[in-house]
Parts: sequence; C-alpha cells; structure tokens
Amino acid sequence: MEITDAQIEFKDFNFYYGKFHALKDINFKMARHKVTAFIGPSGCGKSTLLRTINRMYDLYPEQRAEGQLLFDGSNLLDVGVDVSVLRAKIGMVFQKPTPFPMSIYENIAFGVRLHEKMSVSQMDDRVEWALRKAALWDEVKSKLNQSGMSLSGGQQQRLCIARGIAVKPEVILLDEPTSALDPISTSRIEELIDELKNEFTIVIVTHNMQQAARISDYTAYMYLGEMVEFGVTDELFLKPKQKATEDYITGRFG
Ligand SMILES: Nc1ncnc2c1ncn2[C@@H]1O[C@H](COP(=O)(O)OP(=O)(O)OP(=O)(O)O)[C@@H](O)[C@H]1O
Repeated sequence: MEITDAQIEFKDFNFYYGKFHALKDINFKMARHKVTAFIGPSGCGKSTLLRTINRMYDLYPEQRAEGQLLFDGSNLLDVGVDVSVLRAKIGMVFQKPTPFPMSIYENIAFGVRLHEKMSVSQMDDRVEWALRKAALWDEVKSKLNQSGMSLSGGQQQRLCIARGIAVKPEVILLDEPTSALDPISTSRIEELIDELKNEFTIVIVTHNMQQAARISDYTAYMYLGEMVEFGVTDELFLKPKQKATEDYITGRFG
C-alpha cells in the first residue's frame, strides 16, 4: 500500500515519558484529506501518538520525542517550530466536550481572534461558517449569546469541533470524540467527520473498532507502543496481515 499524497509522516519516531519508552520506532504516513484511525487496547499508545502531532507534550519537560515528524515535508520536532502557529494548523478535540465557560459565539470567536484580526461582521460570518460546518448552526443560531455549557453533550462536542475548525486548520485531531456521547450524537459526529474530510485531514483515536471501520480510510493497530499494522481500513479489517491484528479485531484479544 502506497500513500501518494502524504501530509504527515512519522520516520523512526520514538517517544518517552521520562524513562518510559511509550512509542517505539513508528514509521508511517497519513494521507491528506483522509481519515486515519488509531486503534488498539488500552495503554497501547494511541493518545500519545495523536498528541505528538500538535506537540502537546511540550507542556511537560520530562516528555520527549525523537526522530522525525514531517508535516508537508518539514520536521515538526525542530526547535525553531512555532508551536502556536503549529496548533493553529493542527487543531485538537478531546474526549470530554470542553466548551469554554463563555457564550456559544465567544467559544468560536475567542480562538479566531488570537490568530486573525477581523471586523465584527467578518467574525459573525466566520462563527456561522464554523457552526454550519460542524452541523450545529440550526440548533444554536437563535441563542448564540447563551453559554456553551448550556448545550447537550453532543452539541457541546460539535461546538468544540466548530471551535477547532474556525481557525481554519489543515488537520483535526480527534481523541475519542464520541466516547462520552449517546448513539444518536455519535452517529451525527460520524457523519460530520465524513463531511469534514473533504476539507481537512482527520486523525481519530477510537476504542470502538466498528467506528474505525465505519469512518476511517486508513487504520493503524497499536500494541504496547508499537505500530503492529497499518493499512487501508477495509483490508486491515477483512484481511489483516498480522495474526496479532486479527486476534484483536476478532475479539480473541483484549
Ligand atoms: N503522562 C504520562 N506519564 C507517564 N506515562 C504515561 C503518561 N501518559 C500515558 N502514559 C503511559 O503511556 C502508555 C500509552 O498511554 P496512552 O494514553 O497513549 O494509551 P492509549 O492507547 O491512548 O490508552 P487508552 O485507550 O486507555 O486511552 C501507557 O503505558 C501509559 O501508562
């Protein structure tokens, strides 16, 4: 399997929490405007891998990455990389919906203002654009001044996705975005992901193998910090190359 239009590439990548070697010799590419899913048992390193992509670990001095993490060919691990610019290009949505304690409108405008200067009417347009993209506009257009915390869990998660999209990133990282949601909200988010990949590269960590099979184009199966298998989702689920992958996806493991 060859990925022709790679946006992100891990090369001889290793990651450490202090002395603990959490990711081992990771080598793979992620395709532009596709959905890549990371699956594997608890503790295998899915979230760690996802968080390296926007250098979340920079906040913690004992955590370090080695090797190369290429984004359109330039190494994100280089010392000179401006992390705030990087995080505007690579947005992240967490497992638990985390709206800011401010209005629905401000939840979106706040981040945009950090990166761009614009007039009130331009901001109004941007807020509407992001809420429409996140399939939330119709539900909130009449109450943009209400607190983001007043929304349901599923709506809050779409608000967080809208907030991520609003700064016009190139990549969206989703860390188990539906694990705190009911089935209806989950399927709305899954539909949304399918729409969003027309414009953004999506990377998702999920505990739910059916979800990975439904929404991703490529899947990586991780185990104990190693990438056991990476491939086209349908092939990985229907004809896994590794026995360990097969055992996991057929439920004989974990
Ligand atoms: N802040 C940390 N300090 C030290 N070790 C950590 C830290 N965060 C994670 N780890 C360890 O790194 C390994 C990978 O953790 P990670 O959270 O990436 O796994 P995961 O596959 O996302 O798990 P889960 O599905 O349970 O969320 C685990 O052994 C975990 O204990």
